[in-house]
Amino acid sequence: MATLSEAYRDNPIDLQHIIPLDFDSVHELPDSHTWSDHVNNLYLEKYTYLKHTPMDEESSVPIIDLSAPNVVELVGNACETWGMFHVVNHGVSSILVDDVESHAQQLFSLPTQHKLKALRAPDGATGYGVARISPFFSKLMWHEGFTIMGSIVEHAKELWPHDYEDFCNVMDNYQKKMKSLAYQIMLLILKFLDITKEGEEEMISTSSIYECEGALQLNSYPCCPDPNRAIGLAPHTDSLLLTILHQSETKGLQIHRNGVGWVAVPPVSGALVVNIGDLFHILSNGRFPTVYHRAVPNQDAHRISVAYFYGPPADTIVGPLNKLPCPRYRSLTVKEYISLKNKHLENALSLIKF
Ligand SMILES: O=C(O)CCC(=O)C(=O)O
Ligand SMILES: [Fe+2]
Repeated sequence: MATLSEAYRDNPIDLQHIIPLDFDSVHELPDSHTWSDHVNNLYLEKYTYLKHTPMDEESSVPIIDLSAPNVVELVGNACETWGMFHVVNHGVSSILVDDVESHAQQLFSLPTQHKLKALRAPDGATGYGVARISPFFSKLMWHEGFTIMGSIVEHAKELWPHDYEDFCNVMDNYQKKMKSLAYQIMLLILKFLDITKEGEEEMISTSSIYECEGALQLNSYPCCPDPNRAIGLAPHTDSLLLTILHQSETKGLQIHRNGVGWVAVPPVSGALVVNIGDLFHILSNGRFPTVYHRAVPNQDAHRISVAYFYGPPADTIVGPLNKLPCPRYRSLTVKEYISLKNKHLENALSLIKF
């Protein structure tokens, strides 16, 4: 995917922020992964960070049937109030989803030295490594990932020299399904905002959003000896338009709700989780919140999740849709926004605010 790979090429990171921990060899939480020092706590406090037991809330992330007659309204309302929803009846076969999960499981079960053969290059996009947001934190996360952007044949060959095709085919197939599901959901959201592809006044700045591409992120959170002092994936927002997440049966995803704190988003059988990313927040002129979320590790269960990030080509200009009055954000290219995010993480949005 041009957008992200280009931005990553321009912002190489050093190996210490690429190589994951050898999880098989540690039986206690190492200091490098213990999130309880002063600096991190200051940052974490505002998110009641280490309280892994989220507060109860009356309502929870809505579950939306994509075949419901009022699906536009359901999706739009969920985007406004939660910035996140589950979808069922999404048309992606559970066999394929299970297949992706089991291939991810197979990858992360390889011995560490073997996985390192497919390590992401410092200026690369695809491959095995720690989370992209890692350099922003002084502690490391209880997480290992495998990013897929464009062809993964070379990396897959490193992992399974004689048997790489199956992995590549499953991931390709899943990405195709995700791409069309993401497109379908994007159209529903645009319809809610009263934007149609034919709407002339919108075509100039946003026509490329009809040519979005995606990237796939396989996440692994091994069993953690001390989950209350560790974090799987630190709080962040996703940068692109929207994300479609499959989480295995193991809990771990949480979102931050203003005035409430961290709320668990437990897996719903057969459902995929959709969340708004920064770019849709900008397009909607702030009407849809971009969701702060994090993942926490478990003591007794290894968790896998698969995130599909969907966004427009690098040179697309994004800004609040023309129809929406009083723009709160300045327009910029997707590439420019990704670079800002790579440098400033959560402050990127405030830097483009009027
Ligand atoms: O593992 C999860 O539930 C969240 C993953 C995630 O937020 C991401 O990959 O951006
Ligand atoms: Fe995320």
